[in-house]
Amino acid sequence: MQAARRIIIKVGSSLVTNEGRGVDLEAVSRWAGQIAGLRAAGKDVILVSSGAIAEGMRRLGWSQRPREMHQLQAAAAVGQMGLAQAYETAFRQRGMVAAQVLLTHADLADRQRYLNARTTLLTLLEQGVVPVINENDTVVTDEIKFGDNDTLGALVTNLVEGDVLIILTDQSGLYSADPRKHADATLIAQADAEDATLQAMAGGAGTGIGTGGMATKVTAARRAARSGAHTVIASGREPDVLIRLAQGEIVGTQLLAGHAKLAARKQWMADHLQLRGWVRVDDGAARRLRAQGASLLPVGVVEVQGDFERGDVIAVQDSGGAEIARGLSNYAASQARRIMRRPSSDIEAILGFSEEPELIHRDNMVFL
Ligand SMILES: Nc1ncnc2c1ncn2[C@@H]1O[C@H](COP(=O)(O)OP(=O)(O)O)[C@@H](O)[C@H]1O
Ligand SMILES: N[C@@H](CCC(=O)OP(=O)(O)O)C(=O)O
Repeated sequence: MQAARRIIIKVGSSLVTNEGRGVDLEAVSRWAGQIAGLRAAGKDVILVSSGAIAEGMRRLGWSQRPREMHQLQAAAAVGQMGLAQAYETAFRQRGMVAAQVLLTHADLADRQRYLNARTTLLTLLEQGVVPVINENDTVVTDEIKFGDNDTLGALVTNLVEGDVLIILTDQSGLYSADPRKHADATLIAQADAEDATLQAMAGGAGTGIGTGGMATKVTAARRAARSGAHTVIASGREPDVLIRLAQGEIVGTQLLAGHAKLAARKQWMADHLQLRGWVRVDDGAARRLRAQGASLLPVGVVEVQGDFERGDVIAVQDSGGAEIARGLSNYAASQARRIMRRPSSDIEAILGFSEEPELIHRDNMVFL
């Protein structure tokens, strides 16, 4: 934790809304204060906050969580206003700027939107802004719904290559069984995130407010581990929990990633993505890619094949046709053909806009 540079913090509905009684402004203010401390210590922080549906239900005077999707969506639309307002106020009081980002599963499954979401989040972090993310409940349907924000937290961790995912909930961590039902359950202090026995310990949601329970948190930890991130599950009511964690104190449950970051990312690229085209590069570019793992600039590209879009995976070949790398292209094939062999400073003049100076950024590239 002390070494973690980029931290994703997920807070659950029951915490945020004080068990459904309405946004807990004091809790939000406490977290904002702690996040200000983390930022001051040089860490990037992204917050994933649930609570829109619970807050919306309160504002609409509904005492029971509706089953109908459109009613849940309507409640979320109402409640998201309350959430945004609470975070905006809490961060502003500490001289910080917050940003609202609403995402769906489809956004991260689509390569182009994936890249856009990634670039936006990284830009916000660079600007010192704290992104506050929730699922875009208004537009999701059953099939594409994240279902729970624990999953969203893990996907965001993968997306921005977070070092640690902290899941704050209403229990002190993962217990050997649901402590609401088993008084003798014991807290798991540390485990391998991919330990298959964890799933059997984790039950469903404990209140009518939250949705995933521990089961989705354990799955989220496994997902986060795939890109090399560790997960902590801890109580959001524990005083100074974020600061103490960042200082290296053991609080709650630590679910550790076994993979190194790069290996996991390579595996992800290799396993999940289809090749949509390739580019051939000159000898200078091939050398820089091989020796330094550098980004690929359009100036080093001599040929573009295939019909790919921005965000598609393409191969990079040397002059002899040997594959050097694969990665996500920042430009469509037709655009790449126009900017190849040209310096990045010319991109805007040629295309009328400039996404990024690189054709493929090194972070989005797997070297073979
Ligand atoms: N093994 C377990 N250890 C701790 N909590 C568990 C376990 N199994 C199930 N739970 C339940 O999970 C709940 C937390 O999940 P949930 O209600 O979805 O919260 P959140 O809104 O924070 O996502 C706890 O209140 C607890 O009752
Ligand atoms: N987008 C929903 C998230 C629901 C959800 O996953 O809740 P939780 O299990 O408390 O994290 C909302 O804001 O109400």
